[in-house]
Amino acid sequence: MKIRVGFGFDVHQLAEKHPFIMGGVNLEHHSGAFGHSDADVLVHAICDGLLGAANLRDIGFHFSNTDDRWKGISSLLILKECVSLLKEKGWEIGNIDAMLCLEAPKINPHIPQMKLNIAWAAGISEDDISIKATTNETMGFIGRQEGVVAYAVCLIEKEK
Ligand SMILES: Nc1ccn([C@@H]2O[C@H](COP(=O)(O)O)[C@@H](O)[C@H]2O)c(=O)n1
Ligand SMILES: C[C@@]1(CO)OP(=O)(O)OP(=O)(O)OC[C@H]1O
Repeated sequence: MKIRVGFGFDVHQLAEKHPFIMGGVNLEHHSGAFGHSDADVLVHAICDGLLGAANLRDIGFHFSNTDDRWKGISSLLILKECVSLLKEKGWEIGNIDAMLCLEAPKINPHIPQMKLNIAWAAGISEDDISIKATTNETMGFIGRQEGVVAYAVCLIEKEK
């Protein structure tokens, strides 16, 4: 069995009057993330972790933020496409471990639904997806709630 590991990172700005989509869940909050897509920072970090593990460049290489086809798109659909790219090369996902960094809202109550959404898009079991969260202890742009950050480590495998 050949295994590879990949690392993903993403950051999005937060502002009032934007939905806050994270792991496909619409979080209730006074502000939300924005970008070219639905700005789902968790799913973007996972996409980059998976693409990196397979040496398939990054999310912006495949889904340019100047391409109108991806404007406002659900990032879960981008994840589905990334998994198809991996499958074309014979890769299967082993597991995903992700970390969110944001002051608020509390993520813990939403983790089961996020795992379900990501499991659906990636075609894997929820058991193979871990999502964790931490605040930035009020410091910096995360502490001021100007932005939100996600990291993901992804393991992929295929028969030699
Ligand atoms: N947005 C967040 C941040 C944190 N959590 C959970 O709270 C725990 C304590 O956070 P600290 O930053 O004070 O270490 C953390 O371990 C998470 O379980 C959360 O749900 N949502
Ligand atoms: C997801 C894409 C889709 O156009 O746009 P954004 O929502 O701006 O997100 P980013 O994390 O900057 O990744 C780039 C793009 O692939």
